Amino acid sequence: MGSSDFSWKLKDHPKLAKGKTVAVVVLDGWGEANPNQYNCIHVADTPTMDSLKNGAPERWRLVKAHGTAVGLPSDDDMGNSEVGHNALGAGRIYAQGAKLVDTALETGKIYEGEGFEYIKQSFEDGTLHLIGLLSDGGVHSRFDQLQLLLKGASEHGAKRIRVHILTDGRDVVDGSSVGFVESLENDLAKLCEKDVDAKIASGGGRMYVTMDRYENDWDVVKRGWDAQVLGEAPHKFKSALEAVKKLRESPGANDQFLPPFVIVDDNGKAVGPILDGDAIVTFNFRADRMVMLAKALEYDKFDKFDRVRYPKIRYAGMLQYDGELKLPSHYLVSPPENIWCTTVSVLCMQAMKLLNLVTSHFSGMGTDPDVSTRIWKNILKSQVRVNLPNGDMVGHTGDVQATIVACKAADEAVKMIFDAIEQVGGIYVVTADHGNAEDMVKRNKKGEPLLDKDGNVQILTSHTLQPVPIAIGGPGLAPGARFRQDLFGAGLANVAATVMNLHGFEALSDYEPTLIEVADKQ
Ligand SMILES: O=C(O)[C@H](O)COP(=O)(O)O
Ligand SMILES: [Mn+2]
Ligand SMILES: [Mn+2]
Repeated sequence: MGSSDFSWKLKDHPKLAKGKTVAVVVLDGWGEANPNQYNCIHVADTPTMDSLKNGAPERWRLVKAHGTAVGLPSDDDMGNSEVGHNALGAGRIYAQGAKLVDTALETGKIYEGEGFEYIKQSFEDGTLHLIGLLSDGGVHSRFDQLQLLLKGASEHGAKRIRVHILTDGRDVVDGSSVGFVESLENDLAKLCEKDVDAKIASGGGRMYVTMDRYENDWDVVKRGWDAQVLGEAPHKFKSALEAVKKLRESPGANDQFLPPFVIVDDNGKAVGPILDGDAIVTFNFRADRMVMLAKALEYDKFDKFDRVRYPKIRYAGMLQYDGELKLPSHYLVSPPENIWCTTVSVLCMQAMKLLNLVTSHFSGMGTDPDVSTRIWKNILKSQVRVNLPNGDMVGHTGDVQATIVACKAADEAVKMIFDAIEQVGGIYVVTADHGNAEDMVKRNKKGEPLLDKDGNVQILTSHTLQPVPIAIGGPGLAPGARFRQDLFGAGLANVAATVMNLHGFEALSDYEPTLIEVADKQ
């Protein structure tokens, strides 16, 4: 790729016709798992998706949506929207943020790069602030990476460190914040023994403090700013452990939505506001929920909320969160290789009209419009890609009943799209980006539900390790088109070549192999 003989013109597929409308439908958080009461997809009334599974076995299969199949460090890593859509759109498996950071920490390269050199200039006279998600979910951040960064930064000269924590409960079980804070406080105490002044300075739940996305609600970022930068919050505690334990006692409280708090000294003074001359690292590797804070920290001109005080700081992201905006301009870990020739860009070059209703991850972190009901009106375009978020968004609340309702709604939406495809003689590809709603309970190694200390099952708000279904069909699909039998380990990255074939093109040669073949005789 990239050589001068590269051509954007795709070869015609020998057997599949061009010019059909192809709808790529991504059911968010829709995995395949054993049927039981915690499988909301199984419990919900989902006739459309059921008919695909039961109706045409040669046009329905499972694909991997987690772990190394989507560029994550190990097969113990659950899938997520970023990595799932990235594989779906890129057609190849790229090392994702979690892996890039692991490698940079293992090799020590993280301390040799421009980003670290930049923040290091503040170590002599200023404080190093680390802001991010306290979690081992591996979706936005990982606790072991924070631990290594704390150790490494102190060994490389940081003398005063303040950590601003965001509690999770979305990618990990609710209540796990307490254990993470305990471990972090132990680590910081060990650093203090080595004459590094290291403390937790502020905190709050990720969905209420800092980690908003898509500029949905700037108040979320402002609450974080007030606590982290100004050292002001409605709740003040002497220790973060006390903060998290106390705040969790309020009725309905959970890790995702803990209110903002600051840690104060014996005189009631915040222990770690962000001041002129300080350095900041946002240690999340995933971009979407860090971009807004990055803007607030980096932009001189900023009108989204009143920052009150805008300190002169040196700021680096763990990665660069927005390649187009070059935001932030300093970062600790080099970005992934340029993801080019994604399905979006390549199909556009074949002069096709595409309507994107999915995420920016699909096109290698470019920008796509939001999901909306424009699907129906636009189905006459050559390709429609839509992400149906229901199962995932509601699955993250941990509310089993509500998730069942959400799965039913997603199934109805699929039916609507199928009806439209039927009218235009098109083709559909239905798949999912990762699991979630199909298993809402935490399990032991034997697969049995785990109970908490009160004997209740531990609800799982996170994604899963489960494979996801993929189905093809529609009146425009060539009669002999079916899934190949030889690709047992196939994953989401194989979908891209499949989609190109369904548009009547051969996929690019470096794409993961297509899932389909066309039988001559039926
Ligand atoms: O950011 C979130 O909402 C979760 O941590 C991950 O969910 P997503 O990968 O589906 O966005
Ligand atoms: Mn998703
Ligand atoms: Mn999700």
